[in-house]
Amino acid sequence: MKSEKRQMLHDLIENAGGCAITDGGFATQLEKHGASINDSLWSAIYLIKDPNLIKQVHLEYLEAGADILVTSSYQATLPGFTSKGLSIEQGESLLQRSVKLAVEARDSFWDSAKRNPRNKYRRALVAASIGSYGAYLADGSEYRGCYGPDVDLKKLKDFHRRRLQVLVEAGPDLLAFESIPNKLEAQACVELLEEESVNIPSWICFITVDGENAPSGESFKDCLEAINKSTTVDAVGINCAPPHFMESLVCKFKQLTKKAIIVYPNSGEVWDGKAKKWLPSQIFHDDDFGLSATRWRDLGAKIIGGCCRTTPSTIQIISNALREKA
Ligand SMILES: C[S+](C)CC[C@H](N)C(=O)O
Ligand SMILES: N[C@@H](CCS)C(=O)O
Ligand SMILES: [Zn+2]
Repeated sequence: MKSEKRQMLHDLIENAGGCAITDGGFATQLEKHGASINDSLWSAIYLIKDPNLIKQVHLEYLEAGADILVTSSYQATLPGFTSKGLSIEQGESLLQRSVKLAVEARDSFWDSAKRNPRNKYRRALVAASIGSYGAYLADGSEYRGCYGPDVDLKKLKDFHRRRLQVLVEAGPDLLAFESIPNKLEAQACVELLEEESVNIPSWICFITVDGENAPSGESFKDCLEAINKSTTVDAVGINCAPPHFMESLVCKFKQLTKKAIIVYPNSGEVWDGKAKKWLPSQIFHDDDFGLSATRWRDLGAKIIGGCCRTTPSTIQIISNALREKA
């Protein structure tokens, strides 16, 4: 029998007509409010600096029509917090805070939305973001995927274990592994979910830079091997990669897996990890997302959204397009 939260994810997708909408550009919207995130913790520095702003950003994505809220924990890690002089306990409480802020935003938004019988919203789910080891390195490694010979399966599992435990204990509806750049880390995530007997749903999303393979150069066929064997992973796909790659990648993933497919690309801009800024490239503007989202859905994607450099306005356009062309 499906766990209660697995059933909730399943029902959400069904109620959304077969394709739910996730946000993913949390950091970008934070910056729209003037936040400065040029920091080793990146957007997660706001868990310390201004938790209220985090909640406000979550509310803005809900207002725009997000069915799933991705938390502010992408680059929130215990070693990251302790390197700033915080204790383990303080770090753990910041991780809990990331889930709490999203749950509070969801609950207050839903409490008022459901009072209006004509509201267009569905009760959103909270996905605890777990950024890759490359994200923690804070040098753009998630777009390269080469962690070097010292990083083996055990090291990756050790890196992810405690954060995952704390996030699960904080009570999110699902786990969102984001920006996974290679096969080894995908395997670490799968093994960890099993070792920790995680009973809430999860997705594992990869980055791609060339549109065909993981950043490490490994094929998605290889990267999906462990995921396909696992019963603890519910959806797989791509985040934070250029949107013009998504159409062929949804088709590719359809061939490679029976799991639900998720795509939430960035705007097409490219992250310069050294300069810590986005460089222009083949950019999708908000309006381009509407038609494309319906294509990705019609090709079989079950969760669609926008990652970095997309905003609530992108989510609003995706939401309108998926409703209009249901
Ligand atoms: C998704 S990327 C833009 C996040 C930031 C990156 N890990 C860095 O710190 O450079
Ligand atoms: N969802 C993350 C970005 C992943 S690349 C955030 O905006 O914090
Ligand atoms: Zn991103």
